[in-house]
Amino acid sequence: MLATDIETQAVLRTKNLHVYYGSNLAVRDVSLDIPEKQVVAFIGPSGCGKSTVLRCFNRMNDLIKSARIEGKVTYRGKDIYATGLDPVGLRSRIGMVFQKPNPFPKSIYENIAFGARLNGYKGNMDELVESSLKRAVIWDDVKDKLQQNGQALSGGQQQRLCIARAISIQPEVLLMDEPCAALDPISTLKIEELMHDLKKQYTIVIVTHNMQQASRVSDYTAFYNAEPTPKGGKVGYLVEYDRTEKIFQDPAQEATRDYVAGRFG
Ligand SMILES: Nc1ncnc2c1ncn2[C@@H]1O[C@H](COP(=O)(O)OP(=O)(O)OP(=O)(O)O)[C@@H](O)[C@H]1O
Repeated sequence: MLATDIETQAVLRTKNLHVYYGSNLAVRDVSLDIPEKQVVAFIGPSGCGKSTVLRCFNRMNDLIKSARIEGKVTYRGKDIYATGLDPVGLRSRIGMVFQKPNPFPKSIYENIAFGARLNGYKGNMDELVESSLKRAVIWDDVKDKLQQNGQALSGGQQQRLCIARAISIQPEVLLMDEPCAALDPISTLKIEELMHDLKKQYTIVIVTHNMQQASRVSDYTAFYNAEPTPKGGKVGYLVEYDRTEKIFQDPAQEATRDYVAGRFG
């Protein structure tokens, strides 16, 4: 389902997207629009293709040799799979945060500065480091130990450092693949609060298994499910996509109602 108000402000759009790993169709026929400066949550049972679709938005699936797509993915109206498009440039506009915090084995300062330098940043590096860490609400925790190794921070702090690193190169979109899965409840709440702030500036797509998190942080929710294939595999598909209140309080599909009520998955 595509609400018309979503279509008009779409930053990212998939049209009849199919994704294969080798000869296996993992997810079929996904058409959805990601609206600007909103948080969109992808929910659904394990293996229904949420991460697979997410990774298409910045061509992270290119790093998986067997992955291949059919259909279209556009960013600001441009086909991101067009020949000649530079995926590295694309990823500087559409950043990603992963399930397991993955700071570089470098100082906190260098975790920000390294990527910025690679991206050709020529401004004042101290200012960039400070402003990125402030925006990711971790400055107060680390301002006195910027030369300490980023991997020595707590899991929640590492994840905020990774968010700071992602936003330091000024992307427009942040893709988050279960960013709180490895975190304790307090760190999770901090990341959720941070997402509320970040959406003033960024468009966010988050994969989450946590229903409460989806209902707390997102404006729109896409519910995916999977069905068995004759060969004994599973193929994922988009069941329903709408405003989060609608998905959680009055979904159009029975399967959505059952899933958000915790009756399967
Ligand atoms: N690198 C890969 N190589 C081969 N198959 C893959 C690969 N990654 C995912 N798949 C398959 O694609 C399907 C969708 O997986 P995906 O990880 O996108 O689902 P998901 O909904 O994000 O699952 P989860 O909630 O468990 O993370 C699954 O059947 C999975 O086995």
